[in-house]
Amino acid sequence: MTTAPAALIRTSGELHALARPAGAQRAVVMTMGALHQGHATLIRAARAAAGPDGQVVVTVFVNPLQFGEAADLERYPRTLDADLAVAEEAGADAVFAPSAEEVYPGGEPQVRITAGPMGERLEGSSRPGHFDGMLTVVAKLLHLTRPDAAFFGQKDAQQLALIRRMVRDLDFGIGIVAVPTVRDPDGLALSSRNRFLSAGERTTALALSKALFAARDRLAAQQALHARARTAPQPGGRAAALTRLGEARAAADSQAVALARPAVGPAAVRAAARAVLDEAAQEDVPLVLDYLALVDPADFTEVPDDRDGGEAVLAVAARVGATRLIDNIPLNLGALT
Ligand SMILES: Nc1ncnc2c1ncn2[C@@H]1O[C@H](COP(=O)(O)OP(=O)(O)OP(=O)(O)O)[C@@H](O)[C@H]1O
Ligand SMILES: CC(C)(CO)[C@@H](O)C(=O)[O-]
Ligand code: BAL
Repeated sequence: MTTAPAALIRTSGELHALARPAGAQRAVVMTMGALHQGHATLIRAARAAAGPDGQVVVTVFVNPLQFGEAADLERYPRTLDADLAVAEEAGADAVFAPSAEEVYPGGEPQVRITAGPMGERLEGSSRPGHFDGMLTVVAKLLHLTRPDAAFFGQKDAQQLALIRRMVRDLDFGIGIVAVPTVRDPDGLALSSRNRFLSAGERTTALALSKALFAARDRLAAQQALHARARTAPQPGGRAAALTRLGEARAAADSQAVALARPAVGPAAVRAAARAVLDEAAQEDVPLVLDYLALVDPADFTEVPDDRDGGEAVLAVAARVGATRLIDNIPLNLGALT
């Protein structure tokens, strides 16, 4: 595919001067660089939405405000030349890659966006202050790039949910578009941090996606069983009476019933994922679990065990060697009653 060269923009002045053809939609994809095919998929989605007459701007900025450990910030990969090529190939018109001084001219900003309670859960609990720093730079980059729509990956599900909340709560008037997680053929979610994994660490890291898929498959199997039970012919007469009698006896010892019953619904989903992660924790190159949580995508609170419907996100974070990885899968808990 032949593509026009993308303009490299380093300052907010140059960005404001970027001509926007009358009536053209501008779509933005924000990144921290080290672009891979996950980012390219976001850029292609932005290109498709903006149309051939629209404008696609990719931002590349490693935002110091959202890093806790200095070592994580220092070793974050910086590959601007390669990033330009990936962005251009995927259909970007311009790449805005400012310096930290350009984004924060007076040093770290005093006034910041606060993520609130949703920002303190899961990733927020493991990386205190991360989401305040992330939302602050996203707000700044939205003001600087002035898009009609901005595209974010489902891989960072909690980030995406918080950006949606910020845009809604603070009336940014910008469309937020989610793009499904792009994976390697063996299931590993693409991530800039994957490049730090040795071959052995990468094998162990596969447990993240395997755990999510195991949970999804367990849920699907339960849903299929429930669907079959609903369509099976109802027993009549004497058989029904015997069934009712049997049920009454079983209910009399509710504790025994509860203990004997295999986990269903949310508990089974968590258990299926946990079994895979527990096994990976025993490997020679072990996985060290940070969290596994089945949450409500609206606020990232834990889904109660008796929930039998609605949308959920199963999210996992773990360290393999010195690299911390996250992954998640959206699930629909419906059809379990
Ligand atoms: N595998 C992926 N599939 C879809 N979107 C992705 C994927 N990886 C990253 N993104 C999205 O790209 C945007 C920029 O992410 P970012 O630059 O942090 O990349 P990253 O690969 O997530 O890096 P890391 O997790 O190592 O910081 C975010 O909206 C993110 O959700
Ligand atoms: C949204 C973002 C570009 C803000 O720095 C970053 O958190 C990311 O790359 O996901
Ligand atoms: N991909 C989310 C950005 C971060 O890890 O800081």
